[in-house]
Amino acid sequence: MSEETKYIRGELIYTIYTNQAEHFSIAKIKVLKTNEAFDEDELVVKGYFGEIFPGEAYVFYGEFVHHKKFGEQYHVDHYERYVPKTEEGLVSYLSSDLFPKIGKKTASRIVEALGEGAINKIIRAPDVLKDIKGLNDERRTILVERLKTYQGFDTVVVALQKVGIGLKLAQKIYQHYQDEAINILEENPYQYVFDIEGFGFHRADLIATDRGISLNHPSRIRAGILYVLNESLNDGHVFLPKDLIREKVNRLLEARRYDITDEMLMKELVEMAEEEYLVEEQDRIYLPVSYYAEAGLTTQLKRISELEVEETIVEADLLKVVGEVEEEEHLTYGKVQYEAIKQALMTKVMILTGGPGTGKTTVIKGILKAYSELNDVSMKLQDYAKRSEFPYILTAPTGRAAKRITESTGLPAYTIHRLLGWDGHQHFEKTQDNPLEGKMIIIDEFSMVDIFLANQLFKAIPSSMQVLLVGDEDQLPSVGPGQVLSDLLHSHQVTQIKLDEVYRQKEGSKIITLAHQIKHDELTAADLTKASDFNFIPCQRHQLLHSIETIVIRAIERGFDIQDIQILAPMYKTDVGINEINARIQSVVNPKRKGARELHTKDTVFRTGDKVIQLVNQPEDNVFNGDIGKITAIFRENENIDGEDQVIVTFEEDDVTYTRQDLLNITHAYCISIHKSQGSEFPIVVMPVDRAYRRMLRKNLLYTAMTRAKQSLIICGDQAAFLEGVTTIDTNERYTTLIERLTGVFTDKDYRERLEEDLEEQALGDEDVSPFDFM
Ligand SMILES: Nc1ncnc2c1ncn2[C@@H]1O[C@H](COP(=O)(O)OP(=O)(O)OP(=O)(O)O)[C@@H](O)[C@H]1O
Repeated sequence: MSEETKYIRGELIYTIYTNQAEHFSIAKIKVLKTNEAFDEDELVVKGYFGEIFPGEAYVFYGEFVHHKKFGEQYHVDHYERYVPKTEEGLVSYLSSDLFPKIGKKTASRIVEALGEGAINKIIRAPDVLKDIKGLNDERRTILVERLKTYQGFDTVVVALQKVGIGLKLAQKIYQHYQDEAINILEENPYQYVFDIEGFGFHRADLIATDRGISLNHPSRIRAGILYVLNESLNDGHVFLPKDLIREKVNRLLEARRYDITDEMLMKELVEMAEEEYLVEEQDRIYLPVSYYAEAGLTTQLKRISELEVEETIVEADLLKVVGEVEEEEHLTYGKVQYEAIKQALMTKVMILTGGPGTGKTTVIKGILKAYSELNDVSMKLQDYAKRSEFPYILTAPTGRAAKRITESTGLPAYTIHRLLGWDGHQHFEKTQDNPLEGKMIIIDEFSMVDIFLANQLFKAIPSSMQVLLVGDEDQLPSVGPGQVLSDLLHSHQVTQIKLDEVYRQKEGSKIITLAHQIKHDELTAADLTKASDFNFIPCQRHQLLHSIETIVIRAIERGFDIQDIQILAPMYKTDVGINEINARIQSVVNPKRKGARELHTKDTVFRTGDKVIQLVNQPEDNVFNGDIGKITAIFRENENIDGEDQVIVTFEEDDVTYTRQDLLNITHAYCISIHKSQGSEFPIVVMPVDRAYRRMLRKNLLYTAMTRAKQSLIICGDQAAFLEGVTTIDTNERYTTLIERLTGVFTDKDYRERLEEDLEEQALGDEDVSPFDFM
């Protein structure tokens, strides 16, 4: 015989604490009835609830926990509002003060018509009340609204629990759809996959099967197609070839097993294209966002390139100005460097590329000074009445990269998001109708800019502005879809100057030498000898954590701050992955000790003094993906007016407060991923290399990591794996069509007109879009 489910029925006396965002509450109840071994009159319950009201009765299911300070509490796993189960009980519930203007008579009619399940029926389809006598529109609305408030969350949670969805996920679902949650669950559970983070495709399959939705239903096929396309964005693709989609969708949906034929799949593909859920062009399938971002960028680039630079340059004047800069900077520009300065001044859109130490920054300085002298404009911000009159815009994808520009040029620089007035969601303040102001925009670290951001940025650049894109093509491509810099270079539609000669090398930098040897596939084991700024410490996997620890301790002993020492690794989850390294280094440099406060989450212990990294953009707090800070305080829930546990992180400019639920946005930063390190530089880089990272050990990844080091680079681990990695090209081709569009648009008139028509049509809906708008 199965054991009886334990419960406590009680009336809410008052709520002690509520976190509205999480629906988490702690409350005091009067115990009415229970089958738990508990015989006191009152009890504290805590858990995730919808809105709960004093005076109302609930049935709680859960278990007792003992709290050190507050004694016995009931940890609620799930609960339901206590609604009398009999028809009689229901009538008195509906005619109670909770539902104004509903008398006993009307309540009886409702229960008579709808039976014991009346409440659920009303919430799911309020129309069932239409024929009830004595209920005018106003009363009906009040009744439905109140029922939804009182019962909505509970009903949703109960329904979701029945299909195996826990309270936390149910709470997310309710927050997203409110009362629509159940309808969506019944009609198209696949919608959850797109809207709710952490809701997998297979979970939706289980629910669909439960609901009797067949697994070859068109909505499942459609969801599969969108899912595959959406996943492909994460792999950097702008589109997928039709055959590949077919293959991937078939695999995802287990097509053969569930009788999904090729015709069925193709039919949905065609219909989805007709309904504009996706774009089909020849044999390529795009999500509309990606298609219009790529097509949009092409049009914007063309628009800006079309106007020519008005001012002509007299070579003699330029030589004179460059000579002055050379004197100030104590150097002589190389031939290509000089050409770069000249071209940048004469060209509307130009790309300046080159590896580390080839003088990109030095050339930028030359361009700015020469432009200022030749056009007789000041480079000093204070000489302008309004900031918008300042002729230069300097920008980069990350805060750290922007800061580096300011350090080297002395001019203000912003992140691209900040420059465009991004609101943290989908809105950009700067657009084609409200463009940026200035004469010249310089965008550094352009290899990191994806197709979406590039499109937003170019939209906001006025036709008269000169554009200089600066980047290193050999770095990792953008995290988001596209490979804009590389495609622009290979399209040969934009003037480009490549700096090849390495100048920093002449100052004796082994790091730079190694980087260029990798770039030109010339690196051998003999090159990995120790130098003043470089060391390779061979070790085996079981020694790797110890080796990293020793390097870090030595650097600290030599006077370096832990913020200056950056460990970079490619993967999070192996036994020598980022997570393990972080735990190990934390235990050494910021161990548990008296006076250091801690906050424990599921997998992490955050401690005051910890070095942490921000994982998402949070513009409202002026903190962005990749920013590194330090935990400077931890407050307990009873120590602040918000009544929540709080972690304070100090970033360069700001203190940011994280509540428990925000802590997902940060993680330890003793070791960070190489991807996150793009656009940043660190005095000391420690780089473990091991075969455990095998599938990530690629030339561009290792090159990116090594070139982050300013003063010292220490690699430790498996030398053979390293040498193999630096010659392994990342063969994960990104599917993009920017080159074709650029070459097509610039030469093929029909194509161009068609595209422009397409764009015009799309223009209205083109603002503020994300891939999810098309789901
Ligand atoms: N023509 C030159 N003659 C002498 N030194 C030069 C010349 N060009 C650049 N340098 C020096 O080389 C070093 C690297 O230059 P710079 O910082 O401009 O390169 P970069 O390409 O921006 O490098 P990174 O991408 O690593 O920041 C600097 O110290 C700079 O002063």
